[in-house]
Amino acid sequence: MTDKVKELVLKCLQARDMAYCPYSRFPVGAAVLTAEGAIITGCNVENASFGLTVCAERTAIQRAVAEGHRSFTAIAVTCDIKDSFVGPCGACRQVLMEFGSDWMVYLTKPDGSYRETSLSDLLPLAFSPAHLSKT
Ligand SMILES: O=c1ccn([C@H]2C[C@H](O)[C@@H](CO)O2)c(=O)[nH]1
Ligand SMILES: [Zn+2]
Repeated sequence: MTDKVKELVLKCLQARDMAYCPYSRFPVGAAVLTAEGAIITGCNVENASFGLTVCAERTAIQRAVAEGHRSFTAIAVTCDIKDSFVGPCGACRQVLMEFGSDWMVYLTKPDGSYRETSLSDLLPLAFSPAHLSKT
């Protein structure tokens, strides 16, 4: 693995430790890699009004955008499940798609092993911002 992917994977594992998930007890960590090489992390943040919960992936991307980043190349995501590679939820896939289909996605297990996939594989035939200007 490249050093940058190694770092991204490590950062998503560290971010998972920050999860605020008293209701589900299901911590998730995410780390996005910007085109400039910066890494921004996120964790899930739950709420007593359950529907207000924000996933780790969206926390990371919203932080990144708020810090001035709009161009991304990869995201690494992890949770506590040891025996399978777990993908982002559908809502998060759509939110990532807002910033292009050209993302690498690293589904990471707690031991740091990962499976490489892409956003276009995870969200085929996606609705994207470009469609808004086609009518
Ligand atoms: O892609 C996902 C799916 C779920 N969760 C969080 C939301 C909730 O806090 C917990 C259980 O669904 O996991 C994420 O952070 N990312
Ligand atoms: Zn999600």
